[in-house]
Amino acid sequence: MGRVGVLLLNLGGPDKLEDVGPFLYNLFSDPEIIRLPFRWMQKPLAWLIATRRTKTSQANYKYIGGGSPLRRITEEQGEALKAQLGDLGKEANIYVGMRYWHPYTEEAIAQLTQDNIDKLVILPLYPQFSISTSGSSFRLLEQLWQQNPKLQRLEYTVIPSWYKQPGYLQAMAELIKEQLNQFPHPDGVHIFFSAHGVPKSYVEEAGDPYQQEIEECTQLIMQTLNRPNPHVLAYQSRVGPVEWLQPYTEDALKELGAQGVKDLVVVPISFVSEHIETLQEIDIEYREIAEEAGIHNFRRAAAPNTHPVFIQALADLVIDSLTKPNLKLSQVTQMKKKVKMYPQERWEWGLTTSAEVWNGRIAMLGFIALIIELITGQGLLHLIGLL
Ligand SMILES: C=CC1=C(C)c2cc3[nH]c(cc4nc(cc5[nH]c(cc1n2)c(C)c5CCC(=O)O)C(CCC(=O)O)=C4C)c(C)c3C=C
Ligand SMILES: [Fe+2]
Repeated sequence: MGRVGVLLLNLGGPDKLEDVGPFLYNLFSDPEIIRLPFRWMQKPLAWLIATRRTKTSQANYKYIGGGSPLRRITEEQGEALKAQLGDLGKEANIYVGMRYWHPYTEEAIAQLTQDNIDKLVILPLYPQFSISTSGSSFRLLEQLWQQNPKLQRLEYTVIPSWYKQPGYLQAMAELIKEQLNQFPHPDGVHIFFSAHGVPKSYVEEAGDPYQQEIEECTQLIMQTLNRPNPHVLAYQSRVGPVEWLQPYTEDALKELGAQGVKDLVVVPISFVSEHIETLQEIDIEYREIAEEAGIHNFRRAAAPNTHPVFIQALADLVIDSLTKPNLKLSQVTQMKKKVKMYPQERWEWGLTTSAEVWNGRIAMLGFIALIIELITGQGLLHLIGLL
Protein backbone atom coordinates (compact mmCIF):
# COMPACT_ATOMS: atom_id res chain seq x y z
CA MET A 1 0.00 0.00 0.00
CA GLY A 2 1.17 3.58 -0.75
CA ARG A 3 0.83 6.65 1.36
CA VAL A 4 -1.58 6.56 4.29
CA GLY A 5 -3.52 9.52 5.64
CA VAL A 6 -4.81 9.59 9.21
CA LEU A 7 -7.67 11.95 10.01
CA LEU A 8 -7.79 12.69 13.75
CA LEU A 9 -11.27 13.88 14.75
CA ASN A 10 -11.78 16.03 17.80
CA LEU A 11 -14.19 18.53 19.30
CA GLY A 12 -12.15 21.74 19.03
CA GLY A 13 -12.06 24.61 21.47
CA PRO A 14 -11.79 28.42 21.41
CA ASP A 15 -8.19 29.61 20.89
CA LYS A 16 -8.88 32.96 22.58
CA LEU A 17 -11.63 34.63 24.62
CA GLU A 18 -13.29 36.31 21.58
CA ASP A 19 -13.75 32.84 20.05
CA VAL A 20 -15.86 31.55 22.95
CA GLY A 21 -19.21 32.95 21.71
CA PRO A 22 -18.90 31.70 18.10
CA PHE A 23 -17.52 28.35 19.34
CA LEU A 24 -20.55 27.88 21.62
CA TYR A 25 -22.87 28.87 18.77
CA ASN A 26 -21.30 26.19 16.54
CA LEU A 27 -21.62 23.61 19.31
CA PHE A 28 -25.27 24.31 20.10
CA SER A 29 -26.16 24.51 16.38
CA ASP A 30 -25.40 20.80 16.15
CA PRO A 31 -28.61 18.72 16.38
CA GLU A 32 -26.53 15.87 17.87
CA ILE A 33 -25.80 18.19 20.85
CA ILE A 34 -29.27 19.67 21.32
CA ARG A 35 -32.08 17.61 19.89
CA LEU A 36 -35.11 19.70 18.98
CA PRO A 37 -38.38 18.63 17.34
CA PHE A 38 -38.12 21.32 14.64
CA ARG A 39 -34.95 21.97 12.62
CA TRP A 40 -35.80 25.66 12.16
CA MET A 41 -35.50 26.20 15.91
CA GLN A 42 -31.88 25.03 16.06
CA LYS A 43 -30.04 28.20 15.02
CA PRO A 44 -32.13 30.75 16.99
CA LEU A 45 -31.92 28.60 20.11
CA ALA A 46 -28.17 28.04 19.57
CA TRP A 47 -27.71 31.80 19.34
CA LEU A 48 -29.76 32.36 22.50
CA ILE A 49 -27.99 29.73 24.59
CA ALA A 50 -24.54 30.73 23.31
CA THR A 51 -25.24 34.40 24.06
CA ARG A 52 -26.41 33.63 27.58
CA ARG A 53 -23.51 31.26 28.31
CA THR A 54 -20.60 33.21 26.80
CA LYS A 55 -19.68 35.32 29.87
CA THR A 56 -19.53 32.38 32.33
CA SER A 57 -17.70 30.24 29.82
CA GLN A 58 -15.20 33.04 29.07
CA ALA A 59 -14.52 33.40 32.80
CA ASN A 60 -13.66 29.68 32.90
CA TYR A 61 -11.37 29.93 29.86
CA LYS A 62 -9.67 32.94 31.54
CA TYR A 63 -8.67 30.64 34.41
CA ILE A 64 -6.85 28.33 32.03
CA GLY A 65 -4.87 31.02 30.20
CA GLY A 66 -7.53 32.58 27.95
CA GLY A 67 -8.22 29.71 25.55
CA SER A 68 -8.44 25.97 25.04
CA PRO A 69 -5.21 23.97 24.78
CA LEU A 70 -7.02 21.41 22.61
CA ARG A 71 -5.66 22.47 19.23
CA ARG A 72 -2.04 22.56 20.45
CA ILE A 73 -2.29 19.16 22.20
CA THR A 74 -4.11 17.49 19.30
CA GLU A 75 -1.45 18.77 16.87
CA GLU A 76 1.29 17.48 19.19
CA GLN A 77 -0.46 14.10 19.31
CA GLY A 78 -0.55 14.14 15.49
CA GLU A 79 3.18 14.87 15.23
CA ALA A 80 4.04 12.18 17.79
CA LEU A 81 1.81 9.67 15.95
CA LYS A 82 3.47 10.50 12.62
CA ALA A 83 6.93 9.94 14.15
CA GLN A 84 5.83 6.66 15.77
CA LEU A 85 4.30 5.35 12.53
CA GLY A 86 7.51 6.37 10.71
CA ASP A 87 9.58 4.35 13.22
CA LEU A 88 7.33 1.37 12.47
CA GLY A 89 8.00 1.76 8.75
CA LYS A 90 4.65 3.33 7.88
CA GLU A 91 4.86 6.84 6.41
CA ALA A 92 1.65 8.76 7.01
CA ASN A 93 0.17 12.24 6.59
CA ILE A 94 -1.74 13.33 9.68
CA TYR A 95 -4.74 15.67 9.47
CA VAL A 96 -6.63 17.24 12.38
CA GLY A 97 -10.36 17.82 11.85
CA MET A 98 -12.23 19.61 14.66
CA ARG A 99 -16.01 19.61 14.88
CA TYR A 100 -16.71 23.10 16.30
CA TRP A 101 -13.55 25.20 15.85
CA HIS A 102 -10.38 25.54 13.79
CA PRO A 103 -8.96 23.58 12.11
CA TYR A 104 -12.47 22.50 11.06
CA THR A 105 -13.09 19.03 9.64
CA GLU A 106 -13.93 20.70 6.31
CA GLU A 107 -10.44 22.31 6.25
CA ALA A 108 -8.78 18.94 6.90
CA ILE A 109 -10.83 17.31 4.14
CA ALA A 110 -9.94 20.11 1.69
CA GLN A 111 -6.25 19.54 2.46
CA LEU A 112 -6.30 15.76 2.23
CA THR A 113 -8.14 15.74 -1.09
CA GLN A 114 -5.25 17.79 -2.52
CA ASP A 115 -2.58 15.39 -1.24
CA ASN A 116 -1.92 12.12 -2.93
CA ILE A 117 -3.15 9.65 -0.35
CA ASP A 118 -3.83 6.03 -1.18
CA LYS A 119 -5.84 5.23 1.91
CA LEU A 120 -7.38 7.24 4.73
CA VAL A 121 -7.85 6.04 8.31
CA ILE A 122 -10.51 7.98 10.24
CA LEU A 123 -9.62 7.96 13.92
CA PRO A 124 -11.79 9.88 16.44
CA LEU A 125 -9.86 10.99 19.53
CA TYR A 126 -12.74 9.79 21.71
CA PRO A 127 -12.08 6.31 23.13
CA GLN A 128 -15.82 5.64 23.60
CA PHE A 129 -18.53 6.27 20.99
CA SER A 130 -21.30 8.79 21.65
CA ILE A 131 -23.88 10.20 19.27
CA SER A 132 -22.81 13.65 20.55
CA THR A 133 -19.09 13.26 19.77
CA SER A 134 -17.79 10.68 17.26
CA GLY A 135 -21.35 10.22 15.95
CA SER A 136 -21.64 13.91 15.14
CA SER A 137 -18.27 13.99 13.35
CA PHE A 138 -19.11 10.83 11.35
CA ARG A 139 -22.40 12.35 10.29
CA LEU A 140 -20.63 15.50 9.08
CA LEU A 141 -18.14 13.36 7.14
CA GLU A 142 -20.98 11.43 5.51
CA GLN A 143 -22.41 14.74 4.27
CA LEU A 144 -19.01 15.86 2.95
CA TRP A 145 -18.59 12.50 1.17
CA GLN A 146 -21.99 12.82 -0.49
CA GLN A 147 -21.08 16.29 -1.83
CA ASN A 148 -17.62 15.44 -3.17
CA PRO A 149 -17.00 12.88 -5.98
CA LYS A 150 -13.23 13.06 -5.32
CA LEU A 151 -13.80 11.80 -1.78
CA GLN A 152 -16.05 9.03 -3.09
CA ARG A 153 -13.08 7.62 -5.01
CA LEU A 154 -10.82 7.63 -1.94
CA GLU A 155 -10.34 4.33 -0.11
CA TYR A 156 -10.94 4.78 3.61
CA THR A 157 -11.75 2.99 6.84
CA VAL A 158 -13.26 4.17 10.13
CA ILE A 159 -12.29 3.22 13.69
CA PRO A 160 -15.61 3.74 15.52
CA SER A 161 -14.36 3.42 19.13
CA TRP A 162 -11.30 1.91 20.77
CA TYR A 163 -11.75 1.90 24.56
CA LYS A 164 -10.60 -1.76 24.74
CA GLN A 165 -7.24 -1.13 23.03
CA PRO A 166 -4.60 -2.65 25.38
CA GLY A 167 -2.05 0.18 24.92
CA TYR A 168 -4.66 2.80 25.79
CA LEU A 169 -5.66 0.83 28.92
CA GLN A 170 -1.98 0.51 29.83
CA ALA A 171 -1.40 4.27 29.42
CA MET A 172 -4.43 5.02 31.65
CA ALA A 173 -3.15 2.57 34.29
CA GLU A 174 0.32 4.22 34.24
CA LEU A 175 -1.21 7.69 34.67
CA ILE A 176 -3.30 6.49 37.63
CA LYS A 177 -0.29 4.74 39.24
CA GLU A 178 1.76 7.95 38.99
CA GLN A 179 -0.80 9.64 41.26
CA LEU A 180 -1.48 6.70 43.60
CA ASN A 181 2.24 6.42 44.31
CA GLN A 182 2.28 9.97 45.71
CA PHE A 183 0.19 8.82 48.70
CA PRO A 184 1.76 7.26 51.84
CA HIS A 185 -0.77 4.35 51.61
CA PRO A 186 -1.53 3.98 47.87
CA ASP A 187 -3.81 0.91 48.18
CA GLY A 188 -6.41 2.72 50.34
CA VAL A 189 -6.89 5.65 47.94
CA HIS A 190 -10.28 5.89 46.19
CA ILE A 191 -10.12 6.03 42.38
CA PHE A 192 -12.84 8.32 41.02
CA PHE A 193 -13.55 7.94 37.29
CA SER A 194 -15.22 11.10 35.99
CA ALA A 195 -16.72 10.74 32.52
CA HIS A 196 -18.24 13.57 30.50
CA GLY A 197 -22.02 13.22 30.86
CA VAL A 198 -24.71 13.09 28.18
CA PRO A 199 -28.50 13.50 28.57
CA LYS A 200 -30.05 10.26 29.85
CA SER A 201 -32.43 10.22 26.85
CA TYR A 202 -29.46 9.69 24.50
CA VAL A 203 -28.89 6.29 26.09
CA GLU A 204 -32.47 5.34 26.93
CA GLU A 205 -34.30 6.66 23.85
CA ALA A 206 -31.69 6.99 21.13
CA GLY A 207 -29.64 3.86 21.99
CA ASP A 208 -26.31 5.66 22.49
CA PRO A 209 -23.81 2.94 23.56
CA TYR A 210 -21.76 5.59 25.43
CA GLN A 211 -22.72 4.59 28.99
CA GLN A 212 -22.10 0.89 28.36
CA GLU A 213 -18.71 1.65 26.74
CA ILE A 214 -17.72 3.97 29.62
CA GLU A 215 -18.67 1.34 32.24
CA GLU A 216 -16.80 -1.42 30.43
CA CYS A 217 -13.80 0.86 29.96
CA THR A 218 -13.52 1.63 33.70
CA GLN A 219 -13.64 -2.11 34.46
CA LEU A 220 -10.89 -2.79 31.92
CA ILE A 221 -8.70 0.01 33.29
CA MET A 222 -9.12 -1.38 36.83
CA GLN A 223 -8.16 -4.88 35.59
CA THR A 224 -5.11 -3.47 33.80
CA LEU A 225 -4.13 -1.45 36.88
CA ASN A 226 -4.38 -4.61 38.99
CA ARG A 227 -4.45 -2.84 42.35
CA PRO A 228 -6.94 -3.36 45.22
CA ASN A 229 -8.23 0.24 45.33
CA PRO A 230 -11.96 0.97 45.70
CA HIS A 231 -13.32 2.82 42.68
CA VAL A 232 -16.43 4.77 41.60
CA LEU A 233 -17.72 6.17 38.32
CA ALA A 234 -19.65 9.46 37.97
CA TYR A 235 -20.58 11.89 35.17
CA GLN A 236 -19.54 15.55 34.94
CA SER A 237 -20.24 18.74 32.96
CA ARG A 238 -24.05 18.64 32.86
CA VAL A 239 -25.59 21.44 30.78
CA GLY A 240 -29.28 22.53 30.78
CA PRO A 241 -32.36 21.44 32.70
CA VAL A 242 -32.86 17.83 31.52
CA GLU A 243 -31.64 14.76 33.39
CA TRP A 244 -28.16 13.51 32.42
CA LEU A 245 -26.43 10.23 33.23
CA GLN A 246 -26.09 9.77 36.99
CA PRO A 247 -24.50 9.91 39.51
CA TYR A 248 -23.33 13.46 38.93
CA THR A 249 -19.68 14.04 39.86
CA GLU A 250 -20.48 16.74 42.46
CA ASP A 251 -23.01 14.48 44.26
CA ALA A 252 -20.69 11.47 44.23
CA LEU A 253 -17.86 13.59 45.70
CA LYS A 254 -20.11 14.81 48.52
CA GLU A 255 -21.23 11.27 49.24
CA LEU A 256 -17.65 9.97 49.45
CA GLY A 257 -16.78 12.88 51.75
CA ALA A 258 -19.74 11.98 53.98
CA GLN A 259 -18.44 8.40 54.14
CA GLY A 260 -15.15 9.72 55.52
CA VAL A 261 -13.00 9.31 52.40
CA LYS A 262 -9.92 11.56 52.59
CA ASP A 263 -7.68 10.36 49.73
CA LEU A 264 -8.85 10.53 46.13
CA VAL A 265 -7.46 10.29 42.61
CA VAL A 266 -9.84 11.66 39.94
CA VAL A 267 -9.45 10.08 36.50
CA PRO A 268 -10.98 11.92 33.51
CA ILE A 269 -12.06 9.09 31.27
CA SER A 270 -13.84 10.20 28.11
CA PHE A 271 -11.25 12.45 26.56
CA VAL A 272 -7.54 12.07 25.79
CA SER A 273 -6.27 15.68 26.14
CA GLU A 274 -6.28 18.27 28.85
CA HIS A 275 -9.09 20.75 28.23
CA ILE A 276 -11.42 23.12 30.06
CA GLU A 277 -13.23 20.29 31.86
CA THR A 278 -10.04 18.86 33.35
CA LEU A 279 -8.10 22.09 33.95
CA GLN A 280 -10.98 24.21 35.24
CA GLU A 281 -13.92 22.00 36.16
CA ILE A 282 -12.05 19.17 37.89
CA ASP A 283 -8.93 21.00 39.08
CA ILE A 284 -10.79 24.03 40.44
CA GLU A 285 -14.56 23.43 40.89
CA TYR A 286 -14.61 19.76 41.89
CA ARG A 287 -11.48 20.15 44.02
CA GLU A 288 -13.30 22.84 46.03
CA ILE A 289 -16.41 20.65 46.44
CA ALA A 290 -14.21 17.74 47.55
CA GLU A 291 -12.30 19.93 50.03
CA GLU A 292 -15.58 21.17 51.54
CA ALA A 293 -16.77 17.56 51.83
CA GLY A 294 -13.61 16.66 53.79
CA ILE A 295 -11.64 15.00 50.97
CA HIS A 296 -8.39 16.79 51.76
CA ASN A 297 -5.98 14.79 49.61
CA PHE A 298 -7.33 15.34 46.10
CA ARG A 299 -5.18 14.50 43.08
CA ARG A 300 -5.99 14.10 39.38
CA ALA A 301 -4.51 11.72 36.82
CA ALA A 302 -3.20 13.60 33.77
CA ALA A 303 -4.95 13.08 30.43
CA PRO A 304 -2.97 10.76 28.07
CA ASN A 305 -1.86 13.74 25.87
CA THR A 306 1.44 12.61 24.26
CA HIS A 307 2.33 9.86 26.76
CA PRO A 308 4.54 7.47 24.72
CA VAL A 309 2.45 4.39 25.65
CA PHE A 310 -0.65 6.20 24.44
CA ILE A 311 0.96 7.33 21.17
CA GLN A 312 2.09 3.74 20.59
CA ALA A 313 -1.57 2.70 21.17
CA LEU A 314 -2.75 5.15 18.48
CA ALA A 315 -0.11 3.85 16.07
CA ASP A 316 -1.22 0.24 16.76
CA LEU A 317 -4.84 1.22 16.11
CA VAL A 318 -3.90 2.73 12.73
CA ILE A 319 -1.77 -0.25 11.69
CA ASP A 320 -4.42 -2.79 12.83
CA SER A 321 -7.12 -0.95 10.88
CA LEU A 322 -5.06 -1.29 7.70
CA THR A 323 -5.06 -5.09 8.01
CA LYS A 324 -8.84 -5.37 8.52
CA PRO A 325 -11.67 -5.02 5.99
CA ASN A 326 -12.61 -1.37 5.44
CA LEU A 327 -15.41 -0.03 7.59
CA LYS A 328 -17.63 2.59 5.90
CA LEU A 329 -19.15 5.58 7.68
CA SER A 330 -22.64 4.29 6.93
CA GLN A 331 -21.80 0.95 8.60
CA VAL A 332 -20.81 2.51 11.92
CA THR A 333 -24.27 3.26 13.30
CA GLN A 334 -25.37 -0.26 12.31
CA MET A 335 -22.35 -1.67 14.14
CA LYS A 336 -23.25 0.33 17.21
CA LYS A 337 -26.56 -1.57 17.20
CA LYS A 338 -29.65 0.62 17.00
CA VAL A 339 -28.17 4.09 17.43
CA LYS A 340 -30.69 6.68 16.31
CA MET A 341 -28.92 9.77 15.06
CA TYR A 342 -31.04 12.94 14.83
CA PRO A 343 -33.96 12.88 13.84
CA GLN A 344 -34.49 10.14 16.35
CA GLU A 345 -37.54 8.20 15.40
CA ARG A 346 -39.92 7.47 12.55
CA TRP A 347 -43.36 8.85 13.34
CA GLU A 348 -46.23 6.46 14.08
CA TRP A 349 -49.79 7.58 14.75
CA GLY A 350 -51.52 6.67 18.02
CA LEU A 351 -50.58 6.68 21.69
CA THR A 352 -47.07 5.38 21.12
CA THR A 353 -43.97 6.05 23.25
CA SER A 354 -42.80 8.25 20.44
CA ALA A 355 -45.98 10.34 20.62
CA GLU A 356 -45.58 10.68 24.39
CA VAL A 357 -41.99 11.84 23.98
CA TRP A 358 -42.97 14.41 21.35
CA ASN A 359 -45.86 15.68 23.47
CA GLY A 360 -43.39 16.23 26.29
CA ARG A 361 -40.99 18.03 23.98
CA ILE A 362 -43.66 20.30 22.52
CA ALA A 363 -44.78 21.18 26.07
CA MET A 364 -41.11 21.91 26.95
CA LEU A 365 -40.83 24.16 23.90
CA GLY A 366 -43.90 26.11 24.92
CA PHE A 367 -42.34 26.47 28.34
CA ILE A 368 -39.00 27.64 26.88
CA ALA A 369 -40.81 30.17 24.68
CA LEU A 370 -42.61 31.51 27.77
CA ILE A 371 -39.34 31.81 29.73
CA ILE A 372 -37.67 33.60 26.77
CA GLU A 373 -40.55 36.04 26.62
CA LEU A 374 -40.33 36.68 30.37
CA ILE A 375 -36.56 37.30 30.23
CA THR A 376 -36.33 39.37 27.07
CA GLY A 377 -39.76 40.95 27.00
CA GLN A 378 -40.16 39.68 23.42
CA GLY A 379 -41.73 36.57 21.96
CA LEU A 380 -39.59 33.91 20.25
CA LEU A 381 -40.79 34.95 16.80
CA HIS A 382 -39.77 38.56 17.52
CA LEU A 383 -36.39 37.40 18.70
CA ILE A 384 -35.61 35.43 15.59
CA GLY A 385 -36.80 38.28 13.41
CA LEU A 386 -39.96 36.61 12.11
CA LEU A 387 -42.26 39.26 13.62
C1 LIG B 1 -16.52 12.60 25.32
C2 LIG B 1 -16.54 13.84 25.58
C3 LIG B 1 -17.68 14.74 25.44
C4 LIG B 1 -19.05 14.48 25.39
C5 LIG B 1 -19.78 13.17 25.46
C6 LIG B 1 -19.70 15.76 25.26
C7 LIG B 1 -21.08 15.97 25.19
C8 LIG B 1 -21.68 17.20 25.36
N1 LIG B 1 -21.09 18.43 25.60
C9 LIG B 1 -22.03 19.42 25.73
C10 LIG B 1 -21.80 20.79 25.97
C11 LIG B 1 -20.55 21.44 26.03
N2 LIG B 1 -19.34 20.87 25.85
C12 LIG B 1 -18.35 21.82 25.93
C13 LIG B 1 -17.00 21.64 25.83
C14 LIG B 1 -16.41 20.40 25.68
N3 LIG B 1 -17.01 19.16 25.58
C15 LIG B 1 -16.07 18.18 25.46
C16 LIG B 1 -16.26 16.81 25.36
C17 LIG B 1 -17.50 16.15 25.33
N4 LIG B 1 -18.74 16.73 25.20
C18 LIG B 1 -14.79 18.85 25.46
C19 LIG B 1 -13.48 18.17 25.33
C20 LIG B 1 -15.00 20.23 25.60
C21 LIG B 1 -13.98 21.31 25.78
C22 LIG B 1 -13.30 21.89 24.63
C23 LIG B 1 -12.30 22.90 25.11
O1 LIG B 1 -12.53 24.08 24.85
O2 LIG B 1 -11.31 22.57 25.76
C24 LIG B 1 -18.95 23.08 26.15
C25 LIG B 1 -18.21 24.41 26.21
C26 LIG B 1 -17.52 24.70 27.48
C27 LIG B 1 -18.46 25.30 28.45
O3 LIG B 1 -19.07 26.34 28.16
O4 LIG B 1 -18.67 24.68 29.51
C28 LIG B 1 -20.32 22.87 26.23
C29 LIG B 1 -21.37 23.91 26.46
C30 LIG B 1 -23.29 18.78 25.55
C31 LIG B 1 -24.61 19.52 25.63
C32 LIG B 1 -23.07 17.41 25.31
C33 LIG B 1 -24.02 16.30 25.05
C34 LIG B 1 -25.18 16.39 24.53
FE1 LIG C 1 -19.03 18.76 25.96
